[in-house]
Order: sequence, then structure tokens, then C-alpha cells
Amino acid sequence: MAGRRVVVFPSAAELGPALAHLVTARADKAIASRGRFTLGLSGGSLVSMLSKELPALPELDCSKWVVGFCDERLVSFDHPESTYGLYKSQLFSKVNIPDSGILTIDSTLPVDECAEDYTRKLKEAFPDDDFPVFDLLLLGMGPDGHTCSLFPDHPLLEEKKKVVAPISDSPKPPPQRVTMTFPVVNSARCVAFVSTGGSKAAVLKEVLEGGEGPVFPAARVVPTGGELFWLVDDPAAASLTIQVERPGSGAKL
Ligand SMILES: O=C1O[C@H](COP(=O)(O)O)[C@@H](O)[C@H](O)[C@H]1O
Repeated sequence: MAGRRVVVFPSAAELGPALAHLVTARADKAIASRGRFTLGLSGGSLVSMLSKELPALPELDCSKWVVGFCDERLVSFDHPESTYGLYKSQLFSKVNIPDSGILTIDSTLPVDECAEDYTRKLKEAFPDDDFPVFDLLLLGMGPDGHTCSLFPDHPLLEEKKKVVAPISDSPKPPPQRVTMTFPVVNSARCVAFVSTGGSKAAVLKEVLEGGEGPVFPAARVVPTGGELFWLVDDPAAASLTIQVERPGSGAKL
């Protein structure tokens, strides 16, 4: 697929610093042209990778960052499944993102109202955009091919109008969540998937190389005018036959 870059690292440990470099490179570019950097975070395995790599960067300045969540689980912030709660304790406590620049859900609301409230917050942060245009969205992919909280065969895959949608029947617990929709994801200036581990190998092959079966949610991520990266490790890439980049071959993100 034109414009898509699949970059394979020997291990997650080697992928992490490259991810941090991608984040800061896109931050510098965004701040230079628009005065701020808008970043969408996913949960799952990304939390620990980013929380290890970003605070370790010398002279990281996040004072002009605005951070949202690609999806969020509807649990209290002190619950172990809260994506915000995990980032708060592992990352936000160590870097200087202003509190006003962290766009969180209101986890006390019923799920439909929570999605509406979060939509309002995103629209306020992106007043000029029909759908918020993030500088960078960091996405994960589950072994079932889901991304954000957009799961295979779910009606939300067809959502065209909402910025944020509620979901009450997530097949992966917890069941109640809110998620950015595809129109938002595909409006981003840059989207980077991070996928590591052998449990992702089969679905990664389907998503990147296509197959006979249904199109997985992660394969529907095709930014309209933006960049698309897949940053993966060798175990996740084990079944791929397409041409990929390797950092040793000079991959520059
Ligand atoms: O439930 C979720 O899972 C996906 C994938 O997580 P991973 O641990 O397999 O990388 C994650 O991207 C999403 O934000 C989260 O809510």
C-alpha cells in the first residue's frame, strides 16, 4: 500500500527508542508549524513502552503537548484497567504535560453521556476541525485485529458521524468503553501502530498482506492525507512476506 511504512525491529526493547524518536520528531514539527503538538494515546502494551522511553529522553519538553485518548475504558481512574490512570502514574507524573492539556473522559458518567462529554472536550480542543486532526495517533492492535475499541464485526466499524462512540459490549473486558471512530483516526496527520510479540503474528499478516477473510478493524486504518507506520518486532513480523524496512537498513522515522 502506497505511503505505508512497515518497520521491523529485532525486539520490543529496540523498537521503544525508535518510537520515542518518532513522537519527538512529530512533536517538534507540529510545534514549529502550529504551536502545539496533539497526541492520541492508546492503552494496553503501549503504556509501559512510552512510560519507559519518553521520560528517559534528555531535555524532553512537553509543555506544548495536548494529549487525548484513542479509546478509554469506563472504570474509575484508580482502577487497574483505566488507561488514563496507568499513564498518570507511569508517565504523566514524570513529564511536563500541562494538566489542562490532558483530555480525559468523565468516568462517573453513563457510557453514552461519557462519549458525548468526551466529544465535547475534543471539539473544544479542535475548534476548526469537523473531525479532530491529531498530529500523531499511537495505536495498538489486539490479537483479534481490533484497534482503539473498534472490534471485529461490531456496528461501530461503520460509524461515520460521531467523533467518539460509546461501546457497552466490548468483547475484551471491561465491556464499557468509549472510542475514537474511524473518521477521526483516518483524519490524523500521522498514525503509528505498535505491535509486538508472537501472539500478533497471524493477524498482522492478515492485516498487512490481506487474505480471504473479513477485513480486520486495524486494516481499516488508512489516514486520508497522513502518514501510516507499523512499528513491529521480529516475533510479530514472523509470518510477513511483504517487503519491510529494518532500522539497520537506515529506516528513519
Ligand atoms: O483494549 C485495548 O487493547 C488494544 C491493544 O492492546 P495491546 O496490549 O494488545 O497492545 C489497545 O490499543 C487499546 O487502547 C486498549 O483499550
